[in-house]
Amino acid sequence: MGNFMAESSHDSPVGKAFRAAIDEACRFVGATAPNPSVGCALLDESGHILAVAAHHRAGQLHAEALALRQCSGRGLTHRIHSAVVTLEPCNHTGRTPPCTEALLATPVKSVWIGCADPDPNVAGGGAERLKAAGRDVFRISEFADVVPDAQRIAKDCRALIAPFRMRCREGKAWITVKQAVDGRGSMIPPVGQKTFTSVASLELAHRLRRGTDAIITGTGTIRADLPGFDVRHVEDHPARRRLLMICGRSGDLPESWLEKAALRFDVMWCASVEEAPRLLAEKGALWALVEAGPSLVRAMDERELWDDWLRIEVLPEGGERVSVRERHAVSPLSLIPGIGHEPARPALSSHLVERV
Ligand SMILES: NC(=O)C1=CN([C@@H]2O[C@H](COP(=O)(O)OP(=O)(O)OC[C@H]3O[C@@H](n4cnc5c(N)ncnc54)[C@H](OP(=O)(O)O)[C@@H]3O)[C@@H](O)[C@H]2O)C=CC1
Ligand SMILES: Nc1c(N[C@@H]2O[C@H](COP(=O)(O)O)[C@@H](O)[C@H]2O)[nH]c(=O)[nH]c1=O
Repeated sequence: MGNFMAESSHDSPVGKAFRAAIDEACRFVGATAPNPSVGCALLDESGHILAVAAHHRAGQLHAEALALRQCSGRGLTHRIHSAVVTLEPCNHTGRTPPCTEALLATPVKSVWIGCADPDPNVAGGGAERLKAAGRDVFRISEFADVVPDAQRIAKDCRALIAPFRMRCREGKAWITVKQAVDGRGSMIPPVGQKTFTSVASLELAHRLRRGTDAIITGTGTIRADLPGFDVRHVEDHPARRRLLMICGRSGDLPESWLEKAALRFDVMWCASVEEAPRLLAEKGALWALVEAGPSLVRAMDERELWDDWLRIEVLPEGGERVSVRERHAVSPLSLIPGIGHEPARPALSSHLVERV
């Protein structure tokens, strides 16, 4: 293991490397579908980070391959001693060659894994392959005694792939409902407005748009708002084309709006919202954001068609409360700055953020 086991988590090279790999992977959440966001850091024998990289987009290099390329570009390959990866390295040839073999072509001695590949039939088996080739393989969750925030790290790594895991295992997209509510408990904006939440909350909403692969809305919202659904308050991934699922049966939406939407989105119709998670997964979406009015949101709640629910509530006394309901042990929402923890990662306490 080398001397990677420091006394405190902040001094632990493995802990630091995982943090760097997770932060890098977070930058690409919303850009990689149908692949998951993955980060990798390569370390030398003394635990010094040689390279940090993430998977940017499906069809491009995996995180390990990009980190290895950075190392070789700087003439550092011979110094690679350990690799830290948020997800078990793939062991199959897809659009890119197996990361296990790329790692095995270096002097790497140990590989630290944040979480197992949820798709054992396709890309899994990476840990076994590395072990069979004589490398040490460590799972960070098993090192809570030496890396004190190991459980937090493992949870973040699972959160990074939660939507990918759901698609692999259940054939469904991860569904996040975002609901803004005014001081009287209404979702309907004042006449002439589309939104009523603060700039900070709009930024949060747009970070969610950035991180997700699809928007689900209803015909009522389109008629009322002619929404743009684009990412404006924060910088979007370059050239990112998302899905826009319109739930409803009435096809009489303004033609000009539909034409404009089609420039930016792949538009899909859905007559029965129960089908939405499966239809979106079939189209390659991992994570979808619901931006719909009370009718569709209620229908989704009654059918339990959501995985987490973000409520932005304008308080009658002023200020806002942002709260999250979760159905699962981990949620990709915990990685979105302003909801979970910021990139600098102060201690994460609860999933309730109050901005009053
Ligand atoms: N505060 C907030 O967070 C938000 C507020 N809004 C506001 O909401 C208002 C619009 O509300 P609303 O009319 O309820 O709009 P919705 O977005 O909920 O759309 C309603 C339509 O959704 C379709 N629908 C409902 N249930 C299902 C189902 N089970 N399967 C498939 N389709 C279904 C129906 O379409 P059809 O009739 O065609 O069959 C229905 O008319 C606007 O004022 C808008 O500004 C909108 C988004 C977010
Ligand atoms: N009212 C409301 C939201 N409403 C959502 O935002 C859509 C408008 O998006 P755009 O046209 O891109 O600005 C609107 O149709 C609805 O889906 N969102 C929020 O963060 N806060 C709010 O108060």
